Amino acid sequence: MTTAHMTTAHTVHDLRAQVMQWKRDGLRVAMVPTMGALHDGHLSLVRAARAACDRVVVSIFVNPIQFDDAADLAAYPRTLDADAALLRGAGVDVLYAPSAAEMYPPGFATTIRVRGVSEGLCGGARPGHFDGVATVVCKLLMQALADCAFFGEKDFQQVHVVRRMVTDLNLPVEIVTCPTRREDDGLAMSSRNRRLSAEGRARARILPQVLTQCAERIAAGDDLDTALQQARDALIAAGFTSVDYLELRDARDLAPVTTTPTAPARLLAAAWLESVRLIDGVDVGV
Ligand SMILES: Nc1ncnc2c1ncn2[C@@H]1O[C@H](COP(=O)(O)OP(=O)(O)OP(=O)(O)O)[C@@H](O)[C@H]1O
Ligand SMILES: CC(C)(CO)[C@@H](O)C(=O)[O-]
Ligand code: BAL
Repeated sequence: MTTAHMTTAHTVHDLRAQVMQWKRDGLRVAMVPTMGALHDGHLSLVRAARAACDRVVVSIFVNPIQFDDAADLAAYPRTLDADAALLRGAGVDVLYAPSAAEMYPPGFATTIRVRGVSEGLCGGARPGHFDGVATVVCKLLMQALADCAFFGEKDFQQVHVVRRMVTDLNLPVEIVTCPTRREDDGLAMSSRNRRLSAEGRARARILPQVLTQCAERIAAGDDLDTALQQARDALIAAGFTSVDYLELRDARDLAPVTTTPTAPARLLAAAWLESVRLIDGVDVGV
């Protein structure tokens, strides 16, 4: 696929001018919001976007207001040149890379808060995180005015927050979700994986293994609290330093599930390994 024509927009004005032109031409436009340091998980979203739409915009913006931890923000990998090359190769039409000043000019004073689905899980462990996510995703969706936007199920709670916001605010965009892309050993692809040492990286595969085994036990009707606690213990025994959460939630609305599920459920976890916070989730069959 020749894709020499990817352009980069740094301003809302330039992005909108391009998207408006496409829409006047009757083209269907997709957006894929990211924070860069791209891997095949991101590219799987791009592939889905290309299959569904005529033109694809990928945004790269490390959104400061969704980080509750300054060290995490400072350590977040920034690899714009390599990212641009990957996106060009993947057939992306526009890379949207706004500056922090473009997104949050002096005087910026608005926060989008989605109650309910943003509470607990990552929202409990990272105070303010989903206010930052909802605010920036709302801005990105309104800036691009694309027809559809693509998000990964790895960030399962984020998908719920975004869907709730889009419904509540009547944003004219279709939200599409894509399954979690994994490394050969099962670890969910994540830009944070590259912060692990070789030993930590080898150990990290325990997280999806533990989740998969726990999900099988739950589906088989084992006692839920025992299965969850043994999964948390297994992570600590394997060298994870702490577990922010390992919980079973209703896959449709994230309501806590306290007995063997009778409706689609998702086992969700966030755990720390070598100062890196890994998240993952798997479906629990009913
Ligand atoms: N392994 C994956 N499979 C599918 N989608 C993914 C995967 N990893 C990230 N995504 C999706 O890509 C989009 C951008 O995510 P983001 O830039 O935060 O990447 P990331 O690798 O999740 O980074 P990190 O977890 O370190 O913040 C989100 O919609 C996210 O859910
Ligand atoms: C959706 C997002 C790009 C908003 O900054 C981010 O939370 C992410 O990369 O998942
Ligand atoms: N993938 C979610 C972005 C974050 O961790 O802040």
